[in-house]
Amino acid sequence: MSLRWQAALLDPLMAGGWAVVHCRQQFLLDGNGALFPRDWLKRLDLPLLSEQGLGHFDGEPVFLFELDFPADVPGARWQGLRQFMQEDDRDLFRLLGYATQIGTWVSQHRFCGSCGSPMQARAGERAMYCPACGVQHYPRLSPSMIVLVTRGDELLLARSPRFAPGVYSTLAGYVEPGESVEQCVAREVREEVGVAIHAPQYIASQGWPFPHSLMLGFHAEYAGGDIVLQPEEIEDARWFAIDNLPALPARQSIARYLIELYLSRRLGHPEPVLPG
Ligand SMILES: NC(=O)C1=CN([C@@H]2O[C@H](COP(=O)(O)OP(=O)(O)OC[C@H]3O[C@@H](n4cnc5c(N)ncnc54)[C@H](O)[C@@H]3O)[C@@H](O)[C@H]2O)C=CC1
Ligand SMILES: [Mg+2]
Ligand SMILES: [Zn+2]
Repeated sequence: MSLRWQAALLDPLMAGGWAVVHCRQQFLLDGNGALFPRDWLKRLDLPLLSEQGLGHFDGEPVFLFELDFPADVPGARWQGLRQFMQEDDRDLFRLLGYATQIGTWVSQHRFCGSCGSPMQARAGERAMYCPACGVQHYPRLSPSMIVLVTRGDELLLARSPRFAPGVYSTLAGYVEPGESVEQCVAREVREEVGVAIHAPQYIASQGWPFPHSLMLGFHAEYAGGDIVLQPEEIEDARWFAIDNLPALPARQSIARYLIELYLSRRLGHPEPVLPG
């Protein structure tokens, strides 16, 4: 993993440094990029909900300004996190992915869910704390499985109504309380497309900030059953021949990686690299 971006706890009382400005999965951007001189931002009258120290980018301290609403700043515009993902700078995307998760978590934990008192950021760790009743919350992470199901030279790919036209992907879903990831894989495949699989094999993982998933990637061999779609989530699912694949998900996704890894092993090509 590259060292340009490193998360760290920084004290907001320190002066100087850089800052990113976030609101609802969007970041402020100008001709110099998404990092702004922090002291300059402080002189603007921004609707600040919280300021958080994030870590270091190219060795420089970086802070987060989490806003209540996407305010207008002259000479700057707002850009969504997905757009940053599609651009070339992986380290900047990792910084912004972290920032969006911390900012969303902080803004959604301003009040204690147990007693309703205002929460405080805790010194020395990334946690929100209720001084009245002692409840403590850490950044939200949702374990999710993602699986490529195959049958020899055929790949089972599906599309959700949310996807871009023509794009098909691997199956994914959130882990439920009390189940193992392997049980989740079998359940989601059964629920979404109605087929049974053999024991899934773990491949790799990816942090996915849309909005706070930890993707655990698997491969599974088909074991039986015909495709039956889960109508609320799956618009279409099919077996695609290895040499006749549809449009695939973004290069930066583990979905794409799982597909390309299978193709490379099947066809004897060099293996792809999982984007960090
Ligand atoms: N990096 C990648 O390659 C990919 C990542 N993903 C991510 O995987 C995750 C799960 O995929 P989906 O098919 O959307 O999940 P899913 O199949 O479990 O269904 C989504 C539904 O689950 C419910 N839900 C939302 N948040 C939840 C949570 N934290 N725990 C339990 N249930 C929840 C909602 O009703 C939502 O409509 C999403 O974050 C998605 O962005 C999905 C495909 C590719
Ligand atoms: Mg799903
Ligand atoms: Zn409380």
